[in-house]
Amino acid sequence: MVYAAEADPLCYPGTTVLRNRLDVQDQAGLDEVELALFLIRADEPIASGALDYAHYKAIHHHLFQDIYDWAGEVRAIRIGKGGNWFCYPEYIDAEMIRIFDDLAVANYLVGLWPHDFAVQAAHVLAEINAVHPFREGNGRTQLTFLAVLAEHAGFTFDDDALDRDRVLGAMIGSFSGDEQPLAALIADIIA
Ligand SMILES: Nc1ncnc2c1ncn2[C@@H]1O[C@H](COP(=O)(O)OP(=O)(O)OP(=O)(O)O)[C@@H](O)[C@H]1O
Repeated sequence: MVYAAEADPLCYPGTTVLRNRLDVQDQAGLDEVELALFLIRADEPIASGALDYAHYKAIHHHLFQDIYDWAGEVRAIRIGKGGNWFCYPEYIDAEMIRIFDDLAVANYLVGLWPHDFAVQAAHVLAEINAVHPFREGNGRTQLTFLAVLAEHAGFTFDDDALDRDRVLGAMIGSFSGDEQPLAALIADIIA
C-alpha cells in the first residue's frame, strides 16, 4: 500500500517504490512479486516465539525476508495513511514494549470466552496498528500475529473468512477509537 511519507531513503530516488532484493523498480511489478513471495512465506510454519515484541518483529522478518533487507526492523521515517499519522519512529520501541507488556499482564488473552477474547484482541491490534512499526507489511503482520494469538489461546482462526474491505474499515474505525467493528470481525473468524 502506498503511504504518505517523507522523502524516503528506502525508496528508489525520485519514486515511492521501495528498494527491494529483486530490484524491481516499478510499483506494479513490486506489488506482484511481493505478494507472491509473501504468500509462499505465509504458507510456511510461522516463527514460534514468546508473543512479545521480538516475536512480532520475527514474524515480519519471516514474511518479508525475501523482499526487503529491513524485514523485521522498525521504520525510521514518519508515515501515515488516509490522513492518519502513525506513531513517530522515535517512540515506536517504547510503544510496542508497552503494548506487549500489557499483553503479558493479560496472560496473552488465554482463558477468555470468545467474545472477551475478541474485544481484547481488537484492542491489541488497534494499538499495534496505531504504531505501525514497519515501513510496509503492517497489515499482514497484524493478521498473522492475530492468528498466532488466537491459536495460542485455544481458538481456531479462519483466514478465509477475512474480507479485505471489512478489515480495512474496522482498522480505520479503531484508529479513531471505535474498536467494536474490529472486535465483531475477530469474533466472526475465531471458533
Ligand atoms: N487510514 C488508515 N488509518 C488507519 N489504519 C489504516 C488506514 N489505512 C489502512 N490502515 C491499516 O494499515 C494496515 C496496512 O498497513 P501496510 O500497508 O503497512 O500493510 P500491508 O500488509 O503492506 O498492506 P495490506 O494490509 O493492505 O495488505 C492495515 O491493517 C490497514 O487496515
